[in-house]
Amino acid sequence: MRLGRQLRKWSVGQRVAMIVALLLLPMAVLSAVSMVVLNEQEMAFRESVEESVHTLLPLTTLEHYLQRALVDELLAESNQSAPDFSGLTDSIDKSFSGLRVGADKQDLPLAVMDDAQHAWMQARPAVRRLVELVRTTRGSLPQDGLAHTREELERAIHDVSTARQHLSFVIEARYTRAAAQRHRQLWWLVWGWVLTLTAAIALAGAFLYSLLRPIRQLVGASREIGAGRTGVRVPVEGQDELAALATCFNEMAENWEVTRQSLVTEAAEDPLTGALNRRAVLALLETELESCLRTQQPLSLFVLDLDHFKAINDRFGHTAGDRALRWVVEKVRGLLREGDHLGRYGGDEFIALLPRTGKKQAEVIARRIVQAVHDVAAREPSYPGVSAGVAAAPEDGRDATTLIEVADAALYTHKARHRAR
Ligand SMILES: Nc1nc2c(ncn2[C@@H]2O[C@H](COP(=O)(O)OP(=O)(O)OP(=O)(O)O)[C@@H](O)[C@H]2O)c(=O)[nH]1
Repeated sequence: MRLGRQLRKWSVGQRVAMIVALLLLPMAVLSAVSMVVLNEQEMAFRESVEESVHTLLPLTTLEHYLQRALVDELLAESNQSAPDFSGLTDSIDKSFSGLRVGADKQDLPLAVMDDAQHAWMQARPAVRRLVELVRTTRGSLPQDGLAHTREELERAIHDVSTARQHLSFVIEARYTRAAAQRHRQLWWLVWGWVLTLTAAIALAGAFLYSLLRPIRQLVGASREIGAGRTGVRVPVEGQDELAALATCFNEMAENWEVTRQSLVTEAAEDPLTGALNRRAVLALLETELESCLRTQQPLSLFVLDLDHFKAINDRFGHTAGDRALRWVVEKVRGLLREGDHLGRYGGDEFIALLPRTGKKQAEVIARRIVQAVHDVAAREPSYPGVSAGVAAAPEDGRDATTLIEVADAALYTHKARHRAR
């Protein structure tokens, strides 16, 4: 969470750039390192092969020629061209010194190396002598010296062969060691790739999450509002573009809720008096009726009608008539309780709904209202008196139409009685 908050301080552009960099940079660096390591390994391998060839070839060649000389019984008239013995012995000397000079001591099995060199040093004078012998006698070696030379030749072959075998061990050991090192390097490389990419992907994922989370919150809140739950807001975190978007979204949702509320109110309100309009009061009557019947609570209503309102309009004008209507609504509202409702049923007729109120109690309230309005109307000729007719559920009916008809009938009885006086 703390990481998420820290990341939200970065702009969206910076975070997108970070995601790209986190994925591309490690790959570029790792690729370069891998290329260098693999290239070095290839070069080391090539060097070790070359070293094997350069070190072992002269000894093998020398051994081969000595063997041939033995087979030819030191006859130099062989059709084969004479080998460059001195060149070969020089190469072998160089190989030994080359293996020692600059070599990592750990890298070389020194005892084996010493053995190889010792064998070579033993063979070397004999080889030289034999070479000289073959070159000077050109095959006319006296028979009595042949046996001795043959022995010497066999010993030299043995020594050279021993030196070659020892050197083979040295080179093989060296090669094995280098191969193990190459293997280790490759493992490090693989681990480097795995760890770096894991870290890069984890970090890039955190950056991505910091972008996706607010977007998902916005999508969720939009869906909620679309489904009518207009009170939903999104949390505003950080200072990035998405935080600005979340702020705008919340303001928009706030404005929309206010607008919706006023639309709902306007749709349910009578524009002149501010009481509920006919559609709203009838819908409310249905709802209250259903609720009261379900909970077995009484519901009363009374219809109010202004007395001689036409006369007021005719005498004082329509504007005064409107003012009288507003005044009556205000007066009646002031005398109703908190949970009661007042709606304009039409023209100068109103309906008051009194949930959880029995008929007797409703009649008392209706009488009180009629009396209060009359008291003022008696003093103010531009204000009308009112008449009321009460009905209650369930005794007068269990549906809205019946209840209104019963209340209307009571109203006209009341009016007739009033006029008769
Ligand atoms: N000023 C004004 N008058 C209205 C409005 N709506 C209806 N009226 C008038 O209300 C009067 C209703 O007249 P009637 O139905 O004859 O009723 P009344 O004159 O009160 O007679 P009773 O009900 O028998 O006492 C008519 O003159 C309508 O023009 C309104 O919004 N403003």
